Amino acid sequence: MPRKFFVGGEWKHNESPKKVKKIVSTLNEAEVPCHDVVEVVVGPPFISLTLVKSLLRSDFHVAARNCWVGEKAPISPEMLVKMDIPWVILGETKRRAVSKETYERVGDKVAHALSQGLKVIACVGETLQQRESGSTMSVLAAQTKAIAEKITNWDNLVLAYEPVWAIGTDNVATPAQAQESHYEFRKWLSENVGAAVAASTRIIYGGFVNGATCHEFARQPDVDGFLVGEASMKPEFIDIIKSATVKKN
Ligand SMILES: O=C(CO)COP(=O)(O)O
Repeated sequence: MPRKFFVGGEWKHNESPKKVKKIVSTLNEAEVPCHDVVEVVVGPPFISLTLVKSLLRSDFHVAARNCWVGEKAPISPEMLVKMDIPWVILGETKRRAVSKETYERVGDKVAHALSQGLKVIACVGETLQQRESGSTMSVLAAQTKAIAEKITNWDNLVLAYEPVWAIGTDNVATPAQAQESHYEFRKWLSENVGAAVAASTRIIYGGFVNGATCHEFARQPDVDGFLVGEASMKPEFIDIIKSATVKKN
């Protein structure tokens, strides 16, 4: 089965309710390819999660941006499920860096969230230092192995490759660099998890994609969509969603 294009928006910072409503109304009014062509998920900060959920069009979905392991956790998957929040983003670069989340901790969270019925966007990616020392693939492998060891069903998991060095910086990766990493990553999945999982799991790209660059990235055969930061709060997010049609052409 072909991998459906996936566009995630990770709203970087909290906005006033007025601004949130404006972003949502831009999304709600947009004409975008149908749900069979592209799946759209937006991840506002927690404080706006219920507001966005209540206003957002029904063909787009919302994601929480983190949850913990265990029913008694401050924000548990169980709680998100009760709130009818279908997705969670885990392993965000900032959480790995600032909150010192280990690979194992992210793996535990992913496994627990999936077991409770959430769909998960799991972020992986290397720092500039790791890239320059030639360890990109070994970092992606270690981060993904910590997840793979704890799950058996990959249906509800999307992998987001976020090269840390290309997030919110001027060090933009080229589409060819993104393709190379996605290709190697899929190959690793095939050899270490299984050919079927490698063929069906969406690997989306997150590294300063915007309305001007999205088409070229979308053309890359192993890029199955995007996890977008800053541009996801701007009207150009619509162009990024529409870049799904590149795959169809
Ligand atoms: O953080 C990102 C994806 O998760 C990307 O952020 P930017 O698109 O702002 O670089």
